Amino acid sequence: MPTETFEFQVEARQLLQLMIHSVYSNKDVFLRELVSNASDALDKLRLEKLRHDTLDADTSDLHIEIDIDQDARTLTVRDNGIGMSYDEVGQLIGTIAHSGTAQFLQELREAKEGAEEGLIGQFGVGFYSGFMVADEMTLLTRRAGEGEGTRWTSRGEGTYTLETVADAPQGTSVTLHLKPADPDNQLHDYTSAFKVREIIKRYSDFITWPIRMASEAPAADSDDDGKGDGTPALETLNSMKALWARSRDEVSEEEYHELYKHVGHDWRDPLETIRLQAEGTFEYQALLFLPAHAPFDLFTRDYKRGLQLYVRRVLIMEDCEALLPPYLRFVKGVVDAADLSLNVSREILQQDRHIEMMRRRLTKKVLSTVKDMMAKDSDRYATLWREFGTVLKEGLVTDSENRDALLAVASFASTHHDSEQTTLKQYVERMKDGQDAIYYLTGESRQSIEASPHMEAFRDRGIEVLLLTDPVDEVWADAVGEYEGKKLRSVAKGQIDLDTRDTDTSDEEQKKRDEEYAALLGWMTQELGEDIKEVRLSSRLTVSPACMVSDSGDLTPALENMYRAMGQEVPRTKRILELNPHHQLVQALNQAYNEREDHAELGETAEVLHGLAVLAEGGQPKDPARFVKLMADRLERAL
Ligand SMILES: Nc1ncnc2c1ncn2[C@@H]1O[C@H](COP(=O)(O)OP(=O)(O)OP(=O)(O)O)[C@@H](O)[C@H]1O
Repeated sequence: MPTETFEFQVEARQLLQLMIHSVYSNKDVFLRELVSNASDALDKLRLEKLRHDTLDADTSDLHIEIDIDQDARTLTVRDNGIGMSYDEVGQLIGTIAHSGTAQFLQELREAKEGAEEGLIGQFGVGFYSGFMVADEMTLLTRRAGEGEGTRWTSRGEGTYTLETVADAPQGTSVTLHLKPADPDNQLHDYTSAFKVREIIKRYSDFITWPIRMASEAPAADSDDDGKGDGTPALETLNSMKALWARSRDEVSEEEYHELYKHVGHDWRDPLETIRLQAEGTFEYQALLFLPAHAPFDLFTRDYKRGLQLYVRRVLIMEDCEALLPPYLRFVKGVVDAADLSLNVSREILQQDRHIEMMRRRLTKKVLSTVKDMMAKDSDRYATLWREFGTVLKEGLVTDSENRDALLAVASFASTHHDSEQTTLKQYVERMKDGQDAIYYLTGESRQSIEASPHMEAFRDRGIEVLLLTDPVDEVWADAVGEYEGKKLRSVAKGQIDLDTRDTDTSDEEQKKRDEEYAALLGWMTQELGEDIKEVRLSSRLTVSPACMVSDSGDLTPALENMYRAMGQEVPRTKRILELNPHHQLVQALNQAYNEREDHAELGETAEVLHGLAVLAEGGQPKDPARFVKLMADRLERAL
């Protein structure tokens, strides 16, 4: 096949431009990226060979090699791992597979001048980072088991070339033609063995495969004839020690962070490192990380969750989901078990008793770490909850065993404070005498919840309400039901009886009022019966004329929508319309109803009241055009 030239995909081109006009101040990290890819390729080959021992590949000496050539000004990172096929090179290297890239580029465009570097520093570009230091990159690769190889070259501008190569060695080698060194811009001389050694030690020491480089000293001659034979000796640059197997005081924080970046595919430091050593009949070591930022795809179906599973230092599974529950899917890390079979399958793991025990222990360990963080470092806890609170709350629904631990670390926005979150414990401590429930309201945003008519009586009486804005909130609040004997109650559901009120209405007066309104309410319930379950007087409104509430046992509209979105059939639930007897419009309607015989026009007013209640909670009247017409008619008459 002749050499073919291809254009980079638009996003890839934009990223390459960023690399060429390099925006990272620390350019050394390109080597970490290439070594990280090479190490993954070796892991993949070993796994594939474990599964299919017929695979025609040599796995006897898997390693990474770095070659530097000062005269040619090149640096090559070579591995004898899985390699790539012709098509894979086009797909993996010519395009950017990360679907987060578009989002990243968008953020970058919107960033203020000067803020770009910080942003870019948070985003990994893997292979492309080579263009920070090189004006040309060549990749030669052969997929294990295949006969022919592929050569890819590019100057990082608009295009790259691909060609088939007859005799490529197994694996991948990436050769960078280096730009001239420019130490003022942190562009070091990467043909210096000293520099390469330093970078590998710093960023890639824990890589479990040997990273070799030709040392300057000629090899001691193997045939011991005293004369060197010219082959340079290879020195191994990394210690290859698994960090999780080393004692804590031997490993620096920075080393842990580098491991996190490798396994977590993140360029930023983690928020927390968690170590666990389990001894006894089933021995294992775990090194887990809580990231500092939620990945953009955490809530998508494609999100790859799971920990790396090792058996005595050998990686046997990349994303082992069975080790943590889905609501801890953001946790990254490594688990190394002593007694598992090397070719254990996912299906078997799901049912394995030991894995089950590990999952329970790891889950508890993560939750207790969050609890500690909450007690000792509120800023870091706040970051964790901001990034992952929504996911953790899923656990309140799905993990009854750890529900109390999750409730203890959960925090919520509340009317108590404009910006600080509150825990349920703090809420309960502030409850008023006689208040027997924890009140909450769900909605799209804090602002829309606070403006909701349902909040009026609570605001008036100074009763705190939790302001919940995640879709999962309704579900967990419903599932959990109570906290320390206090019921969790939505202020938009059921009858609200604020016992603590210093009410100015005596029972006597209330009874009288109920009687006065009985006829109107009965008529309106019939009039709006198609859409409404009941019309009744409200004790939650002080300002608005009307609001919609759900009956205590019924689904709320948000939950109904959620079930529908999940493809479940749910019947439409009718809701209750509550009227504010202190509002002039309601009072006038009652009077008119009792005085007039002809109720046709009153029917329209009832409809308008219903529409207003729906609008007030951010909904849409059933027939918006008709609603507008009715409103316009009435306004016109009022002029
Ligand atoms: N040395 C290699 N051997 C085999 N495949 C490789 C090698 N280097 C890169 N690839 C393939 O190309 C893909 C893209 O690599 P790139 O470094 O751009 O991103 P990544 O490694 O997937 O992501 P990240 O940088 O977030 O880890 C890899 O996922 C891998 O499939």
